Amino acid sequence: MKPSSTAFDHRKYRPFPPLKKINRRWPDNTIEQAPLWCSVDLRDGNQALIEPMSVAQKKRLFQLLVNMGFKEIEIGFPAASGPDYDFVRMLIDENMIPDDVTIQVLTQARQHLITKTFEALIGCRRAVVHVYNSTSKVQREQVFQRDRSGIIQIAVDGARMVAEEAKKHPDTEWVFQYSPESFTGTEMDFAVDVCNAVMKIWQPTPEKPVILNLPATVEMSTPNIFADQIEWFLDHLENRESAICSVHTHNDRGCAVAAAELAVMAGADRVEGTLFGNGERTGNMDIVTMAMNLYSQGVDPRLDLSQANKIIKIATECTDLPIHPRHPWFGELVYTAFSGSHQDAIRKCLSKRKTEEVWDVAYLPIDPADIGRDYQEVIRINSQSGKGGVAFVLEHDHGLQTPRWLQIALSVAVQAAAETSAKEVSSGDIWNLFQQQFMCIDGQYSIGGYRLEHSAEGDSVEVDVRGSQGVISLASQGKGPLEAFSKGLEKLGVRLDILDYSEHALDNGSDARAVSYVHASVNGQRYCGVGIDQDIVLASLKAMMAAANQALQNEQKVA
Ligand SMILES: CC(=O)SCCNC(=O)CCNC(=O)[C@H](O)C(C)(C)COP(=O)(O)OP(=O)(O)OC[C@H]1O[C@@H](n2cnc3c(N)ncnc32)[C@H](O)[C@@H]1OP(=O)(O)O
Ligand SMILES: CC(C)C(=O)C(=O)O
Repeated sequence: MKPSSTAFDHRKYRPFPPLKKINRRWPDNTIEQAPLWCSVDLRDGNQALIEPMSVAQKKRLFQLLVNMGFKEIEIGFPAASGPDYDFVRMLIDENMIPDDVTIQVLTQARQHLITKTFEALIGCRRAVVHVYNSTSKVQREQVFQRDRSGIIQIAVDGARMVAEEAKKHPDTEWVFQYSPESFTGTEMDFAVDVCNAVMKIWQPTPEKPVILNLPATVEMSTPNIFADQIEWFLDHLENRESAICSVHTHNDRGCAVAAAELAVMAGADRVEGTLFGNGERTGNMDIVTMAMNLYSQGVDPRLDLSQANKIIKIATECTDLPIHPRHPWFGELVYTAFSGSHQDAIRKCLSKRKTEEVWDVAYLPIDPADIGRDYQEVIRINSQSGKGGVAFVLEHDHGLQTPRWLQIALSVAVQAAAETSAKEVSSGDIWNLFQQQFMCIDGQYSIGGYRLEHSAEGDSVEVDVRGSQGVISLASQGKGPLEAFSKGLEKLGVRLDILDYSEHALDNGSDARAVSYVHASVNGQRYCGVGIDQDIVLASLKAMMAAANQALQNEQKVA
């Protein structure tokens, strides 16, 4: 297609060259256990904020990460800024790092930065020192202006500096991590050469491995190509068993989670990322999403994500970044169905579900209760909704198991309200509408009380009906109290024939209330009436009165 502007011109770009890979195995793998997680919220996340976090904010987020179960947390770039340095010191000096948690810090491969990094870590029980340099073609040629051997030299020098500084502080248990930054833009044979060279300096063993972190610093290809890169890299790395393979994906193409997942299938052991994907440009890999993806497949994510709202609150307050309401798993609206057919399916699945069963509910990939969400949020009503959704709200919030004919009538009324307001119809609005229309609480007549006598011939009922002229007693006989009352209603000019009827208890216990639903033909038109009372007969009489009142109201309107 011819571009409509000279600036927007796809011919400026080239497709990412796929790896010529003949021995591709990863597509047949599945993820059966969670990778080792490393949160980089306090470093990569922090370096991407308009206003980096204060020490107090970092402390709050660190505590959240610890409580969620992270065992490795990259806490900053201590040689870069005062707050980053002070934060490391505070965690160490105030003994805030739990024994099973290891902090990680980042540094460039430059002597003064490395020296300062180790100085920041004095007194730390165990730490990962993470050193990086850029290895991609564009960085080599245009930023560093070095050839391949020159770039290897930066990496090797950095690795040596790190090892030498570590020797000066033998009381700390050191773990070394190297990142060939811009790995995705690096030729794979060269990425392997750089990492082999770094490993030769560090001399890891399977018992004391190093971490090789392969970043999609910029996401440049589809995730399958990234997985090919990881598998190829690991197939060609010397001394693979002495390296923990970590990945650190970014989200430029919106596939950071997919890339990390496929990378784990391709052999990665460890995944770096941030809560909700905060990070440079479009962000880092979102650990919440990847962990919940595992959880929803029956795999223990080894992170506690049960308190979604608390996690969101702390993360957003510390980063000052909002969470999109449709954010995977944790967004405010992700367990909410507005559309009628979804609501109907959810309601039917939930009502059939037995608690011990494996979760299998249409449109809900997990049980929202697992992350502290309420079923109330599952179904919300607007003009896209249907009778199933409205029935769910009434049942959930008021315990009403409405019969189908009433659901249809109520849904018409709610739909009209939604279309008129062009807004969401709240549970409170539905309840008001229900009481107004079907219980007819403002109707012309109300029932004050009744007296019932049974005899062999049938029932005699005397109902006190309150109207604008005072109380009228309607006495009549029939086969049961309802038939008797329908005859009594004739004295008010109402001919009422019951077409369908149902009832159920609303609450438990001796003072439980009952609800009666009456579908009736009143003066030739169909109406639904509802009555609620502790006395089931009175509930039914009220339901009939409600149907009659609706008919009288309509007749007055017509007149
Ligand atoms: C993909 C990533 O997220 S990587 C992490 C990036 N994070 C950050 O940069 C945040 C913290 N960084 C900083 O605050 C600063 O960059 C500092 C304090 C670390 C360094 O500051 P400065 O030395 O003033 O500047 P700057 O970062 O621009 O340094 C660039 C110089 O370092 C060199 N350099 C950059 N990265 C590296 C590296 N990883 N290893 C060795 N040298 C490096 C550059 O070639 C350049 O050299 P030159 O001065 O000879 O041209
Ligand atoms: C330092 C490295 C791991 C990094 O943050 C990146 O490449 O995105």
